[in-house]
Amino acid sequence: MTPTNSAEQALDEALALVSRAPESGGAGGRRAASWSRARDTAVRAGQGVRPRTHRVPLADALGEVLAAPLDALSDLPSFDTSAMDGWAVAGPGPWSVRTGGSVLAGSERPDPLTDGEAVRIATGARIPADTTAVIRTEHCREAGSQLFADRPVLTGQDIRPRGQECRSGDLLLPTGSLVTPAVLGLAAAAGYDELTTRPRPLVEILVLGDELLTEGLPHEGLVRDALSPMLGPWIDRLGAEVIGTRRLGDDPEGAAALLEAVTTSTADVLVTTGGTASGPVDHVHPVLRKAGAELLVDGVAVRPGHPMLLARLGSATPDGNPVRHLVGLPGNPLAAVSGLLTLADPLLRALAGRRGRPRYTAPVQADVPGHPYDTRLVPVQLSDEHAVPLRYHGPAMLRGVAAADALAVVPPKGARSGQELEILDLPWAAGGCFT
Ligand SMILES: Nc1nc2c(c(=O)[nH]1)N[C@H]1C(S)=C(S)[C@@H](COP(=O)(O)OP(=O)(O)OC[C@H]3O[C@@H](n4cnc5c(N)ncnc54)[C@H](O)[C@@H]3O)O[C@H]1N2
Ligand code: MOO
Repeated sequence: MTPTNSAEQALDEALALVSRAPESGGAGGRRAASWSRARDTAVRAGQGVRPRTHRVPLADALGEVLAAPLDALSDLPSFDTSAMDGWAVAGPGPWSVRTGGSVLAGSERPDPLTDGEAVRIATGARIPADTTAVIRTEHCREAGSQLFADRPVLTGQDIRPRGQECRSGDLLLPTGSLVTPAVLGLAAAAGYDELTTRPRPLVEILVLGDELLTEGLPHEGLVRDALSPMLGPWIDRLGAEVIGTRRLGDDPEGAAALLEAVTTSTADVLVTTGGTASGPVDHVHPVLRKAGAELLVDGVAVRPGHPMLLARLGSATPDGNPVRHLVGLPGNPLAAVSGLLTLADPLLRALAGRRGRPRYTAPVQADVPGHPYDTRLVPVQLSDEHAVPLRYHGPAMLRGVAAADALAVVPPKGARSGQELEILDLPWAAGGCFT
């Protein structure tokens, strides 16, 4: 088959089941939520969980969200500071040069200047009392024991006064701010050794399927497990902490292990892959029913990925069990990616206390066929001007998304060339990589 033909066949597959009317629902005839409603539901589910907080060393807070305001612990700068290498001077020039060394950054409190005196000073050094200005080295000259300025000297020039950036107790950043590398720097500058933050949500990944190989070439109806290597690092980039990845068979033991995980896992979120449809060994639904889980989303009107689901496990009241969730990703690899972006990303962001991603659009470079009723998520590369749709976007394919920067959200019935489409950045393409 030529590449074009195979890409076309993948498109047919992506648009499969088009004869199904929207009201008949998602996989197995269940009622599918619209794509945007599914995402909103995931956000609300995360926001409904009582937040936890912890106190961690600065380095461990990166990518978490502040659970307490970042108040200045001291004035910044905490002393009047020279902004330049040069001379601290008192009064009008010329000045007589103080002998016996320079005032350096970190050195002891220098003696006050007397009127008409100058002392050599380094950037970041403490300003001697009674200094009226700092003159940059390149703006003055020394002649004998005298210092002459080459240009007018303004009172206070090149002195950073104590408290210029903040006073002790000032609010530097409010609760809810994301701890970025810049925030770590600010917190350190302001005297913090630890921060109070919301911990990353804990995620356990359960990969379902008897047909999955962990090494070597696919053979005899078996395929390589493409999801275990992908999901852990991906979910990590979404700001969560993966506490484990397990493979479970499609047999009764696998179903029992899934039920045990659903009822006892210490993770905030269980992410399963496969077994979401209505095949003979698709046991995610039966297990959730048995565990008394509440299905918040059961099928989404999105291609690929429509059998994805979101369930609430346990309840915060009255028995005090923490609320946990399960995101069921379909087994087809690109369908699983669709589920990650549609349900797992918004849920995990909300659980971590993070704001939703800023939404933006880009014009698409070519016509993109649509599904009659459902949203499509299509891998795209972003150029300066366009979102360029990529081939190999069939539900079972990762070739397109592996070359992509983002997924474009294609509305039902498709998009015309030049039409603005919402863009979902892949986590490594634009920002967020440090989380
Ligand atoms: N009667 C119906 N059949 C199917 C429907 C439907 O609505 N009615 N939906 C189709 C769609 S769309 C998808 S997507 C899949 C979802 O299936 P499951 O979530 O139950 O997943 P599996 O059946 O276990 O696997 C599907 C497919 O993906 C491969 N797979 C599974 N896990 C992995 C992995 N870790 N790495 C690589 N590939 C994996 C698996 O071998 C299958 O080929 O259902 C359709 N059927
Ligand atoms: O086709 Mo299925 O939409 O989820 O891969």
